[in-house]
Amino acid sequence: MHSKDQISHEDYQRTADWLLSQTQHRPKVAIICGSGLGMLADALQCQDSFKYSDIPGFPQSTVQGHAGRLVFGELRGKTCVCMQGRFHMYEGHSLCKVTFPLRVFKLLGVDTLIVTNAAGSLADSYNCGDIMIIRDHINFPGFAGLNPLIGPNDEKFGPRFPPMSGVYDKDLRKLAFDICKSMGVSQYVQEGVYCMVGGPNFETIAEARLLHKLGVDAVGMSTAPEVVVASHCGMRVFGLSLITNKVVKSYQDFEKVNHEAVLEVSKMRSETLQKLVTELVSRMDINNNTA
Ligand SMILES: O=P(O)(O)O[C@H]1O[C@H](CO)[C@@H](O)[C@H]1O
Ligand code: HPA
Repeated sequence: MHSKDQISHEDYQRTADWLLSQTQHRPKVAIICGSGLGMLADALQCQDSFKYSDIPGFPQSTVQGHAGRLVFGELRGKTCVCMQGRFHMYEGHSLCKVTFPLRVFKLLGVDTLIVTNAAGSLADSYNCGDIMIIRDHINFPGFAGLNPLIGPNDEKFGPRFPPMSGVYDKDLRKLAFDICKSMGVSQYVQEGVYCMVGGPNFETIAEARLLHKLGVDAVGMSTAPEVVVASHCGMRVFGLSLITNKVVKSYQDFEKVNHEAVLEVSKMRSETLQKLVTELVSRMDINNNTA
């Protein structure tokens, strides 16, 4: 890692202080909207929103379907901050930049992260439009030394060697399942393992087969770095993947995935996801995690 990529505690603090001076909201929950899922922010009441380009120190979103706005507001009386647009490694951002907002959120007082993404399915039983509650992840770029925690450790955020077992909170996963049941949508709700790959190209058939053999249920190009950094600084994490396509695993299958199709499917499930996230925030205990 080059020194220009290092972000100091003061840099995170400067951005947090700027945001605290611009809004009265004091969020406990952060929501990251995946590709095409920016409408999750629309449910927030009493909104204050900021373009990423106006926030000191914030990176810029360059991907279609990621608006590039930070929205503060209330969901059933609970204060949230919502990223309408995330940053990806394939955009050319360093992983410190990709995960910059998470440490800023920590300094704002956030203790729970809800992360969402669009993903392709490897699991044979999954269908397009399914919602996968993330049980665990595989950080593939991390195996190759691409990890946002690489570099000097800032003990003020967390330990040098953080554990990652059980990173996706069990109670929140159970709560989400119960909510899905009461919403009558459990027939298309799954629980599984998400794998991050670097992108930006979608998988070859051989890569898809490899991921399938490794026990991956859904694959995407985000989420793992954000979750690693959130967990490192003591946040509770809940994650959802919307299955926007089935990854091609057969040489007889001539279908080709594209980003526009991913955004289309995201639109199709927007109402259900918005309801699920709203219910989850409204029913979660936000004071039980003070780490
Ligand atoms: O992970 P999110 O941001 O939801 O987006 C997913 O969708 C895009 C590909 O269509 C990639 O960016 C992939 O990571
Ligand atoms: O099939 C996929 N592969 C990787 N990332 C993705 N994001 C949405 N679908 C996919």
